[in-house]
This record gives sequence, structure tokens and C-alpha cells, in this order.
Amino acid sequence: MAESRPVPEVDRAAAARKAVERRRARASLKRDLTTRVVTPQTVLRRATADPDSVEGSLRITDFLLALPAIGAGKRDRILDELHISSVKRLGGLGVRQRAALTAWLDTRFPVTEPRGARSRLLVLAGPTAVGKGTVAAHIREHNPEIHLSVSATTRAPRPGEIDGVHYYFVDDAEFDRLIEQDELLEYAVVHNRSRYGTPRAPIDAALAEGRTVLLEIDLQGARQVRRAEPAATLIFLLPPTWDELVQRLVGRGTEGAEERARRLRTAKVELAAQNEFDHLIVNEDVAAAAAEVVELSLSSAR
Ligand SMILES: Nc1nc2c(ncn2[C@@H]2O[C@H](COP(=O)(O)OP(=O)(O)O)[C@@H](O)[C@H]2O)c(=O)[nH]1
Ligand SMILES: Nc1ncnc2c1ncn2[C@@H]1O[C@H](COP(=O)(O)OP(=O)(O)O)[C@@H](O)[C@H]1O
Repeated sequence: MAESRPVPEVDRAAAARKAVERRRARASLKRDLTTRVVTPQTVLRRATADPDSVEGSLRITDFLLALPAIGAGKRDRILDELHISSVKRLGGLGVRQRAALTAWLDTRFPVTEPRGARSRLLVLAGPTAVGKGTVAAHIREHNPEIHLSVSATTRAPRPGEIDGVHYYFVDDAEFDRLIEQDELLEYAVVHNRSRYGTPRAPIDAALAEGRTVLLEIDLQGARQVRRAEPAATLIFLLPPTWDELVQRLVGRGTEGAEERARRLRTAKVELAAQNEFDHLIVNEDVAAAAAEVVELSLSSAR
């Protein structure tokens, strides 16, 4: 008979630390699913590729509950329908269970296919602090062939901002005039405060010259561009994780706690709209994300 030896204290402490880390990683994964920073299909794929991963160790019940609009009742009905036991973890699903779950996910959360030919008008949107401004600035510096639209805004310039370079800083009366004269392709009140809009003339001129035009605007603006120019290429920038998005917002240090909380609430709503976009790009690394945007501009032929 094998003699049972006492587990050394250090091993026990290390195992406890590991368990805490894994619980944290699972909590973070659940947040990413809830906020749609990651698709359920991606999580299932990772769980299948490596059953020992955080994704693989996620309980099927927690996985389903983290999906938008699924409560305990629906969860149980889905498990019944797919013949999956509630004690299963994602990494431990059988081949047939996995296929049934994948089919159900694809019906419930369809992955958008890029549409046919798109125009050279590119829109970059995404939640607050995901890095839209940083990626756009990188493109401005490294890809001067791309025309970066300069927006008009009623907000006051910040130190270092130059009128006509970062924004056209205008007062309310001038913004009203721009709207009345139909000089804006789109406009919106952003963050409940100032008005921002895209001047139409410089864009038309750049497109007429055959140049690619990039607009860095908010979700409301992106929707207006879609209506005005259905062939525009809509790009949604995603954070690597929800926690990273929060870190970036805090790290930027430009908003107080209350304003940050408000923006994060808006971010959740905006993330839920990502399916309206033609392409999703994860901003893990600025240069890589910028390169992906530039790549899309090259493949947009019209
Ligand atoms: N709809 C719309 N949104 C814009 C435009 N220009 C900038 N924005 C958005 O307005 C927000 C700018 O917020 P703010 O913090 O004041 O300035 P930032 O530091 O330049 O991002 C970002 O979400 C931009 O995407 C525009 O012309 N139209
Ligand atoms: N890929 C990245 N990795 C790490 N930090 C980033 C990355 N992209 C942007 N940031 C940082 O995140 C913060 C928010 O970026 P910003 O461009 O202001 O976001 P947005 O324009 O989307 O509101 C900034 O402090 C920026 O330096």
C-alpha cells in the first residue's frame, strides 16, 4: 500500500496561490464574455484547443450565464436541449456536445462576415480609452498617404492641441451654422457634453483624389456614416480584455472617478454594437493595430 506523505507547507501555499489566480482569471474571462470583449465562439475554441486553459476550466453553467440575456431559467433549458450536464466544464465537453453548442452559439450570436466591396472611406470607432486616438495618431505619423479627417468640436482646446490639426475648435453658433449649411457628414453630442462633427468638403476632395480617408469618431457618428455612405468600411477597435480597458482609462488620467464610471457604462453599450461593424481589430499593440487598419485601407478597392 502506498504510504501517504504529508504535503509540504510550501507546496500547499503555492497550490492555494495558483487556485486564487485561476479563480481571478476565470472571473476576468466571465467579464470579457459579459462585455463582449471576446466572443463565446473564441472562448469555446480556446477551451477545445487546451482543456487545461482558463477557458477549458470554465463551468458550462458559468459560461452560459456570462452570455448576454441568459438567466438561470434559460441556462437550464439550453443545457437540456443540448444534452449537456450542468457539472461539465468547457474543456471536458464531448465531440457531439461541442458541435451542438457551437451550432447553438452560431445561431444565437452570429459572427458578422465582412461585406463585399467597401469604399475608401474608413471609420474607426470603439469604446472609450480603447486607444482610437493613439492608433489614429500612429497612422497620421507613419502613413501620410491616408487622409485623417479633422473634426469640428465645441469643446475647448487642451494644452498642446492645435486648431486645424487636432480639431477645428468652434463655438456653438459656428457649429449650428455648419449643420444648417449641410457642411457636416455626421455630428453628435459625445460624452453628454460637447458636439463633434466631420466636415464633408475635405473628405469629398480626398476621396476624389483617390486617397483613403480615415474618420476617428464615436458610435453614433459611425452609424450616421453607415446611413449616408453604405459602402464605408466600419472598423471597431476592441481592447484585449475588459480589465485592460479599465486600466487604460485610469492610466490616461484625464477623467475623474465619476466620469470614468459613466464612460464605462457607455462602453458596455458600445461594445454590444460591435456586430454592426465590418471588421473588429483588437488593440493589443498600437503599431500592430494601426497596421491592420492600413491593411484594410489597401484592400478597400472602391
Ligand atoms: N460623432 C463624432 N465623434 C467624434 C468626432 N470627433 C471625435 N469624436 C469622438 O469624440 C470623442 C472625443 O472625446 P474627447 O475625450 O473630448 O477627446 P479626445 O481626447 O480627442 O478623444 C471620441 O470618442 C471621438 O471618437 C466627430 O467628428 N464625430
Ligand atoms: N495598445 C495599447 N497598449 C497600451 N496602452 C494603450 C494602447 N493603446 C492606447 N493605449 C493607452 O490607453 C489610453 C487611452 O488611449 P486613447 O487613444 O486616449 O483612447 P480613445 O481615443 O479610444 O479614448 C492612453 O493612455 C493610451 O496611451
